[in-house]
Amino acid sequence: MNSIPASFKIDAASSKDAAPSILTVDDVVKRFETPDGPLIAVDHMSLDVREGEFVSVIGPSGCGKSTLFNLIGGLLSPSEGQITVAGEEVRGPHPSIGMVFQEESTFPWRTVEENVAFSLEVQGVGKAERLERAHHFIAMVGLRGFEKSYPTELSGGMRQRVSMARTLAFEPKLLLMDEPFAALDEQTRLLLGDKVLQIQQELNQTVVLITHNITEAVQLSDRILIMTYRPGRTKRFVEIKLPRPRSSEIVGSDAFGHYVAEIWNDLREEASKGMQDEEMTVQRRRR
Ligand SMILES: Nc1ncnc2c1ncn2[C@@H]1O[C@H](COP(=O)(O)OP(=O)(O)OP(=O)(O)O)[C@@H](O)[C@H]1O
Repeated sequence: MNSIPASFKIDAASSKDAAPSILTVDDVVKRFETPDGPLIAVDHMSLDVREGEFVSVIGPSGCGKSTLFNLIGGLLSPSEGQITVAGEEVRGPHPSIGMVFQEESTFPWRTVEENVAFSLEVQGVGKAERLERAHHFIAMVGLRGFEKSYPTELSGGMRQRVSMARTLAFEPKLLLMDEPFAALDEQTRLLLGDKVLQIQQELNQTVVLITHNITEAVQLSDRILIMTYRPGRTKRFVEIKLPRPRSSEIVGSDAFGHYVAEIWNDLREEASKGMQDEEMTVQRRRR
């Protein structure tokens, strides 16, 4: 493995310690009623994210990551506890929160610029201004030249960048992403990670990323919240003290490898519980 390139100098993680808090998840519980009785998907979780911070939430399949994403985004209400964004309690979809989903969410009948301008159109921004802003964010995600293309003419990675530009265009205080690159191959994912890093730095964007990809989490984050397997609780936080600005070059460094190993150690334990649980469920169904 290579050591961290000398050009990476700034340790940005510590400079964010003094920034004000944008997102507070305070002792949140989410229970679902199921035919087998109540199921606790999120169990007394708390999280405080500061302005400009990049926090990833990682955990095994079924641990409650998407539930937490939907709670923060206001698509679900907590059974207990409270979530505030920019000082306001989240009681439904909130203009301060921009969401990017795992599934592709571009409108196939609209061109790239019409897709990106959509949220601005909804906000009543005039045509000239919304096109100007759309072009700015299209360039930011690296899609200049594709303004008039339709989503079907683009690759999956390009379409996810269109979704990201559309979300960024209304300048959310918090960008919430649920496995946005899950369907892409590893190389594309790493290179798109570079794009996300650049954008985050340029906008000082606060980001919460839901993922089960350790490499992606370490590459991008200031802090990683590791969740336990069902019920979803905070297992621990890992601060990623890799210097910024970062790029995917850092993936080959020793320091990066140490973080990946450390997080895998924690996750392996939780993922094993998940596998055992699934096996028992299959056996029960067979009987
Ligand atoms: N609407 C719902 N009703 C009942 N149970 C639900 C509901 N949504 C999620 N669950 C359950 O809550 C638990 C957590 O699910 P969730 O989708 O949040 O996990 P996840 O970590 O995002 O999983 P994955 O990584 O596989 O997407 C699971 O046991 C799931 O079956």
